[in-house]
Amino acid sequence: MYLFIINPKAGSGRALKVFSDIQNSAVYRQIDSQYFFTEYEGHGEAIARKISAAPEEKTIIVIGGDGTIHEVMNGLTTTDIPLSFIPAGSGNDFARGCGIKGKPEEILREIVEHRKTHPYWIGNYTVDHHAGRKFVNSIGFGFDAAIAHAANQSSYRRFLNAVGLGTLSYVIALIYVLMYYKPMSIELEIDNEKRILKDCWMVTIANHPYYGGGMKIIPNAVIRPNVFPLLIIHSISKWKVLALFMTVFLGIHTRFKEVEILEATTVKLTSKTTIPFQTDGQAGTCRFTSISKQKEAIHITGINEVWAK
Ligand SMILES: Nc1ncnc2c1ncn2[C@@H]1O[C@H](COP(=O)(O)OP(=O)(O)OP(=O)(O)O)[C@@H](O)[C@H]1O
Repeated sequence: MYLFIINPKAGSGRALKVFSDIQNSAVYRQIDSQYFFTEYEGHGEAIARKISAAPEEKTIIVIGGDGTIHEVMNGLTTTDIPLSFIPAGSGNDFARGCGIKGKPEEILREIVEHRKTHPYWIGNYTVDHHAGRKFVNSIGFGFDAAIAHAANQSSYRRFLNAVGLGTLSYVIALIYVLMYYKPMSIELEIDNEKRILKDCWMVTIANHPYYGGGMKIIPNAVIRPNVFPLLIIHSISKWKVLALFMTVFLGIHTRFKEVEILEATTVKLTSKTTIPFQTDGQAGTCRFTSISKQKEAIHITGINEVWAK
Protein backbone atom coordinates (compact mmCIF):
# COMPACT_ATOMS: atom_id res chain seq x y z
CA MET A 1 0.00 0.00 0.00
CA TYR A 2 1.40 3.39 -1.04
CA LEU A 3 0.45 6.25 1.29
CA PHE A 4 0.81 9.73 -0.17
CA ILE A 5 1.24 12.70 2.21
CA ILE A 6 0.71 15.93 0.29
CA ASN A 7 1.26 19.46 1.57
CA PRO A 8 -1.13 21.56 -0.58
CA LYS A 9 0.71 24.76 0.41
CA ALA A 10 4.20 23.59 -0.61
CA GLY A 11 5.81 25.38 -3.54
CA SER A 12 2.95 27.94 -3.46
CA GLY A 13 0.48 25.22 -4.45
CA ARG A 14 2.78 23.29 -6.82
CA ALA A 15 2.33 20.11 -4.75
CA LEU A 16 -1.36 20.02 -5.74
CA LYS A 17 -0.46 20.16 -9.44
CA VAL A 18 2.19 17.47 -8.96
CA PHE A 19 -0.30 15.18 -7.20
CA SER A 20 -2.92 15.78 -9.89
CA ASP A 21 -0.33 14.77 -12.55
CA ILE A 22 0.48 11.69 -10.48
CA GLN A 23 -3.20 10.73 -10.28
CA ASN A 24 -3.48 10.95 -14.06
CA SER A 25 -0.48 8.69 -14.64
CA ALA A 26 -0.77 5.05 -15.72
CA VAL A 27 1.45 3.86 -12.88
CA TYR A 28 -0.81 5.44 -10.22
CA ARG A 29 -3.81 3.55 -11.57
CA GLN A 30 -1.96 0.24 -11.12
CA ILE A 31 -1.17 0.67 -7.43
CA ASP A 32 -3.08 0.28 -4.23
CA SER A 33 -2.89 3.69 -2.55
CA GLN A 34 -4.37 6.18 -0.11
CA TYR A 35 -3.67 9.89 0.22
CA PHE A 36 -3.66 12.47 3.01
CA PHE A 37 -3.49 16.25 2.60
CA THR A 38 -1.79 18.14 5.42
CA GLU A 39 -4.24 20.66 6.82
CA TYR A 40 -2.07 22.70 9.16
CA GLU A 41 1.53 23.15 10.31
CA GLY A 42 2.67 19.98 12.07
CA HIS A 43 -0.03 17.78 10.51
CA GLY A 44 2.57 15.86 8.44
CA GLU A 45 4.13 14.76 11.72
CA ALA A 46 0.80 13.59 13.15
CA ILE A 47 -0.04 11.62 9.97
CA ALA A 48 3.37 9.91 9.92
CA ARG A 49 3.06 9.00 13.62
CA LYS A 50 -0.32 7.38 12.99
CA ILE A 51 0.98 5.42 9.98
CA SER A 52 3.97 4.22 12.07
CA ALA A 53 1.61 2.34 14.40
CA ALA A 54 0.95 -0.24 11.64
CA PRO A 55 3.96 -0.20 9.30
CA GLU A 56 3.44 -3.53 7.54
CA GLU A 57 3.49 -3.51 3.72
CA LYS A 58 3.46 0.28 3.55
CA THR A 59 5.50 2.85 1.65
CA ILE A 60 5.12 6.58 2.36
CA ILE A 61 5.47 9.03 -0.53
CA VAL A 62 5.75 12.68 0.51
CA ILE A 63 4.80 15.38 -1.99
CA GLY A 64 5.96 18.77 -0.77
CA GLY A 65 9.07 20.64 0.23
CA ASP A 66 11.79 20.25 2.84
CA GLY A 67 9.48 21.44 5.61
CA THR A 68 7.04 18.61 4.85
CA ILE A 69 9.71 15.88 4.73
CA HIS A 70 11.10 17.31 8.01
CA GLU A 71 7.68 16.91 9.64
CA VAL A 72 7.15 13.39 8.29
CA MET A 73 10.61 12.21 9.45
CA ASN A 74 9.89 13.67 12.90
CA GLY A 75 6.57 11.84 13.07
CA LEU A 76 7.94 8.43 12.04
CA THR A 77 8.47 6.19 15.04
CA THR A 78 9.78 3.25 13.01
CA THR A 79 12.39 2.74 10.30
CA ASP A 80 10.40 -0.18 8.84
CA ILE A 81 8.46 1.97 6.37
CA PRO A 82 10.28 2.83 3.13
CA LEU A 83 9.95 6.53 2.38
CA SER A 84 10.09 8.53 -0.81
CA PHE A 85 9.80 12.15 -1.75
CA ILE A 86 8.43 13.81 -4.85
CA PRO A 87 9.80 17.36 -4.76
CA ALA A 88 7.18 20.09 -5.06
CA GLY A 89 8.48 22.75 -2.67
CA SER A 90 10.48 25.86 -3.30
CA GLY A 91 13.85 24.57 -2.08
CA ASN A 92 13.80 20.76 -2.38
CA ASP A 93 17.26 20.23 -0.95
CA PHE A 94 16.41 16.76 0.36
CA ALA A 95 15.65 15.50 -3.17
CA ARG A 96 18.86 17.12 -4.44
CA GLY A 97 20.91 15.59 -1.64
CA CYS A 98 19.49 12.08 -2.15
CA GLY A 99 19.57 12.10 -5.95
CA ILE A 100 15.79 11.92 -6.42
CA LYS A 101 15.26 13.41 -9.87
CA GLY A 102 12.92 13.35 -12.83
CA LYS A 103 9.28 14.07 -13.54
CA PRO A 104 6.83 13.08 -10.75
CA GLU A 105 5.48 10.08 -12.74
CA GLU A 106 9.06 8.91 -13.39
CA ILE A 107 9.86 9.02 -9.67
CA LEU A 108 6.67 7.09 -8.90
CA ARG A 109 7.54 4.50 -11.55
CA GLU A 110 11.01 4.14 -10.02
CA ILE A 111 9.45 3.57 -6.56
CA VAL A 112 6.89 1.05 -7.79
CA GLU A 113 8.89 -0.88 -10.36
CA HIS A 114 12.36 -1.08 -8.82
CA ARG A 115 11.45 -1.12 -5.11
CA LYS A 116 15.13 -0.56 -4.30
CA THR A 117 15.87 1.32 -1.08
CA HIS A 118 18.94 3.32 -0.03
CA PRO A 119 19.91 3.94 3.60
CA TYR A 120 19.75 7.54 4.84
CA TRP A 121 20.92 8.60 8.29
CA ILE A 122 19.16 11.62 9.70
CA GLY A 123 20.41 13.76 12.58
CA ASN A 124 19.08 13.99 16.15
CA TYR A 125 19.24 17.23 18.10
CA THR A 126 18.02 18.78 21.31
CA VAL A 127 17.98 22.50 22.01
CA ASP A 128 17.85 23.94 25.52
CA HIS A 129 15.28 22.04 27.65
CA HIS A 130 13.12 20.90 24.69
CA ALA A 131 12.45 17.28 23.68
CA GLY A 132 14.73 15.74 21.03
CA ARG A 133 13.97 16.33 17.35
CA LYS A 134 15.39 15.14 14.03
CA PHE A 135 16.90 17.05 11.12
CA VAL A 136 16.83 15.77 7.58
CA ASN A 137 19.15 18.11 5.67
CA SER A 138 21.08 20.35 8.05
CA ILE A 139 21.20 22.25 11.30
CA GLY A 140 22.97 25.59 11.45
CA PHE A 141 23.80 28.20 14.08
CA GLY A 142 24.56 31.89 13.61
CA PHE A 143 24.58 33.73 10.31
CA ASP A 144 22.78 31.13 8.14
CA ALA A 145 20.06 30.77 10.76
CA ALA A 146 19.61 34.56 10.94
CA ILE A 147 19.25 34.56 7.12
CA ALA A 148 16.67 31.72 7.24
CA HIS A 149 14.72 33.64 9.90
CA ALA A 150 14.77 36.90 7.89
CA ALA A 151 13.77 35.10 4.65
CA ASN A 152 10.91 33.21 6.36
CA GLN A 153 9.58 36.44 7.89
CA SER A 154 9.83 38.46 4.69
CA SER A 155 6.85 39.58 2.64
CA TYR A 156 8.71 39.04 -0.67
CA ARG A 157 9.46 35.33 -0.07
CA ARG A 158 6.01 34.07 -1.03
CA PHE A 159 6.07 36.08 -4.26
CA LEU A 160 9.59 34.93 -5.18
CA ASN A 161 8.69 31.29 -4.40
CA ALA A 162 5.61 31.57 -6.61
CA VAL A 163 7.68 32.75 -9.58
CA GLY A 164 10.34 30.08 -9.02
CA LEU A 165 12.96 32.46 -7.56
CA GLY A 166 12.90 31.16 -3.97
CA THR A 167 16.69 31.22 -3.66
CA LEU A 168 16.67 34.97 -4.39
CA SER A 169 14.79 35.51 -1.12
CA TYR A 170 17.84 34.07 0.71
CA VAL A 171 20.16 36.39 -1.23
CA ILE A 172 18.08 39.45 -0.27
CA ALA A 173 17.90 38.24 3.35
CA LEU A 174 21.69 37.68 3.33
CA ILE A 175 22.38 41.31 2.38
CA TYR A 176 19.87 42.56 4.97
CA VAL A 177 21.26 40.37 7.80
CA LEU A 178 24.84 41.28 6.87
CA MET A 179 24.11 44.91 7.85
CA TYR A 180 23.34 44.14 11.49
CA TYR A 181 24.72 40.65 12.25
CA LYS A 182 27.15 40.30 15.16
CA PRO A 183 29.27 37.10 15.25
CA MET A 184 28.91 34.65 18.16
CA SER A 185 31.19 33.62 21.03
CA ILE A 186 30.51 29.94 21.65
CA GLU A 187 31.88 26.79 23.20
CA LEU A 188 31.93 23.94 20.72
CA GLU A 189 32.45 20.39 21.95
CA ILE A 190 33.31 18.06 19.08
CA ASP A 191 33.58 14.38 20.08
CA ASN A 192 34.32 15.43 23.68
CA GLU A 193 37.01 17.96 22.70
CA LYS A 194 36.15 21.50 23.74
CA ARG A 195 36.99 24.62 21.72
CA ILE A 196 36.18 28.24 22.47
CA LEU A 197 35.31 30.18 19.32
CA LYS A 198 35.28 33.96 19.43
CA ASP A 199 33.62 36.05 16.68
CA CYS A 200 32.42 32.91 14.95
CA TRP A 201 30.02 33.62 12.06
CA MET A 202 28.36 30.27 11.76
CA VAL A 203 28.48 26.53 12.45
CA THR A 204 26.58 24.18 10.13
CA ILE A 205 26.19 20.41 10.29
CA ALA A 206 24.80 18.59 7.26
CA ASN A 207 23.66 15.14 6.16
CA HIS A 208 24.37 15.96 2.47
CA PRO A 209 25.85 18.97 0.63
CA TYR A 210 22.78 21.12 -0.10
CA TYR A 211 20.80 23.83 1.65
CA GLY A 212 18.99 27.10 0.94
CA GLY A 213 17.61 25.78 -2.37
CA GLY A 214 20.74 24.37 -3.99
CA MET A 215 23.66 26.01 -2.19
CA LYS A 216 26.46 23.45 -1.78
CA ILE A 217 27.29 24.47 1.76
CA ILE A 218 29.45 21.39 2.52
CA PRO A 219 30.39 20.25 -1.00
CA ASN A 220 31.99 16.94 0.02
CA ALA A 221 29.26 15.82 2.42
CA VAL A 222 28.21 12.23 1.73
CA ILE A 223 25.28 10.29 3.13
CA ARG A 224 26.80 7.89 5.64
CA PRO A 225 26.33 6.51 9.16
CA ASN A 226 27.68 7.87 12.47
CA VAL A 227 29.69 10.81 11.16
CA PHE A 228 28.64 14.14 9.73
CA PRO A 229 30.66 17.00 8.37
CA LEU A 230 30.66 20.30 10.17
CA LEU A 231 31.49 23.67 8.65
CA ILE A 232 32.70 26.60 10.71
CA ILE A 233 33.10 30.15 9.45
CA HIS A 234 35.51 31.86 11.82
CA SER A 235 36.10 35.57 12.34
CA ILE A 236 35.89 37.28 8.93
CA SER A 237 35.13 40.74 7.52
CA LYS A 238 31.64 41.52 6.21
CA TRP A 239 32.91 42.08 2.68
CA LYS A 240 34.63 38.74 2.70
CA VAL A 241 31.42 37.04 3.90
CA LEU A 242 29.65 38.48 0.88
CA ALA A 243 32.36 37.18 -1.43
CA LEU A 244 32.26 33.82 0.33
CA PHE A 245 28.52 33.39 -0.15
CA MET A 246 28.79 34.39 -3.80
CA THR A 247 30.95 31.32 -4.32
CA VAL A 248 28.73 28.89 -2.35
CA PHE A 249 26.75 27.84 -5.45
CA LEU A 250 30.01 26.71 -7.03
CA GLY A 251 31.12 25.02 -3.83
CA ILE A 252 34.46 26.86 -3.80
CA HIS A 253 33.83 28.89 -0.61
CA THR A 254 35.73 26.20 1.29
CA ARG A 255 38.98 27.67 -0.08
CA PHE A 256 38.62 30.73 2.17
CA LYS A 257 41.07 30.48 5.07
CA GLU A 258 38.30 31.41 7.53
CA VAL A 259 36.33 28.27 6.56
CA GLU A 260 37.07 25.07 8.46
CA ILE A 261 35.52 21.69 7.70
CA LEU A 262 35.66 18.94 10.31
CA GLU A 263 34.01 15.59 10.91
CA ALA A 264 32.11 14.77 14.06
CA THR A 265 30.07 12.02 15.67
CA THR A 266 28.68 14.18 18.46
CA VAL A 267 28.58 17.95 18.74
CA LYS A 268 27.56 20.17 21.65
CA LEU A 269 27.32 23.91 21.31
CA THR A 270 26.90 26.33 24.21
CA SER A 271 26.47 30.09 24.17
CA LYS A 272 26.09 32.55 27.06
CA THR A 273 23.67 34.57 24.94
CA THR A 274 20.74 33.46 22.80
CA ILE A 275 21.83 32.61 19.25
CA PRO A 276 19.80 31.88 16.11
CA PHE A 277 19.58 28.32 14.76
CA GLN A 278 17.86 26.69 11.77
CA THR A 279 16.89 23.10 11.10
CA ASP A 280 15.93 22.24 7.52
CA GLY A 281 15.21 25.94 6.92
CA GLN A 282 12.95 26.47 9.98
CA ALA A 283 14.43 29.08 12.33
CA GLY A 284 14.54 29.38 16.13
CA THR A 285 16.85 30.54 18.93
CA CYS A 286 18.75 28.66 21.64
CA ARG A 287 21.69 28.70 24.06
CA PHE A 288 22.56 25.02 24.10
CA THR A 289 22.34 22.16 21.65
CA SER A 290 23.45 18.55 21.45
CA ILE A 291 23.65 16.76 18.08
CA SER A 292 24.26 13.18 16.95
CA LYS A 293 23.27 10.88 14.10
CA GLN A 294 20.37 8.48 14.34
CA LYS A 295 21.84 4.95 14.46
CA GLU A 296 19.14 3.23 12.43
CA ALA A 297 18.84 4.29 8.80
CA ILE A 298 15.63 5.39 7.11
CA HIS A 299 15.08 3.50 3.83
CA ILE A 300 14.67 5.89 0.93
CA THR A 301 13.11 4.67 -2.30
CA GLY A 302 12.66 6.34 -5.70
CA ILE A 303 16.32 7.16 -6.28
CA ASN A 304 17.23 6.59 -9.90
CA GLU A 305 20.68 5.05 -9.57
CA VAL A 306 21.87 6.24 -12.96
CA TRP A 307 21.24 9.84 -11.87
CA ALA A 308 22.37 9.30 -8.30
CA LYS A 309 25.94 8.44 -9.37
N1 LIG B 1 -2.54 22.98 5.00
C1 LIG B 1 -1.51 23.72 5.41
N2 LIG B 1 -1.67 25.06 5.61
C2 LIG B 1 -0.63 25.84 5.97
N3 LIG B 1 0.63 25.38 6.17
C3 LIG B 1 0.84 24.07 5.99
C4 LIG B 1 -0.21 23.17 5.60
N4 LIG B 1 0.31 21.92 5.48
C5 LIG B 1 1.62 22.04 5.81
N5 LIG B 1 1.93 23.31 6.11
C6 LIG B 1 3.25 23.89 6.45
O1 LIG B 1 3.84 24.37 5.26
C7 LIG B 1 5.22 24.59 5.53
C8 LIG B 1 6.02 24.73 4.25
O2 LIG B 1 6.06 23.50 3.58
P1 LIG B 1 7.32 23.03 2.75
O3 LIG B 1 8.58 23.43 3.42
O4 LIG B 1 7.15 21.59 2.45
O5 LIG B 1 7.17 23.83 1.39
P2 LIG B 1 8.09 24.98 0.78
O6 LIG B 1 8.39 25.98 1.84
O7 LIG B 1 7.42 25.44 -0.46
O8 LIG B 1 9.39 24.17 0.35
P3 LIG B 1 10.94 24.22 0.82
O9 LIG B 1 10.98 24.01 2.31
O10 LIG B 1 11.57 23.07 0.08
O11 LIG B 1 11.47 25.56 0.41
C9 LIG B 1 5.61 23.43 6.42
O12 LIG B 1 6.45 23.90 7.45
C10 LIG B 1 4.27 22.91 6.98
O13 LIG B 1 4.23 22.93 8.39
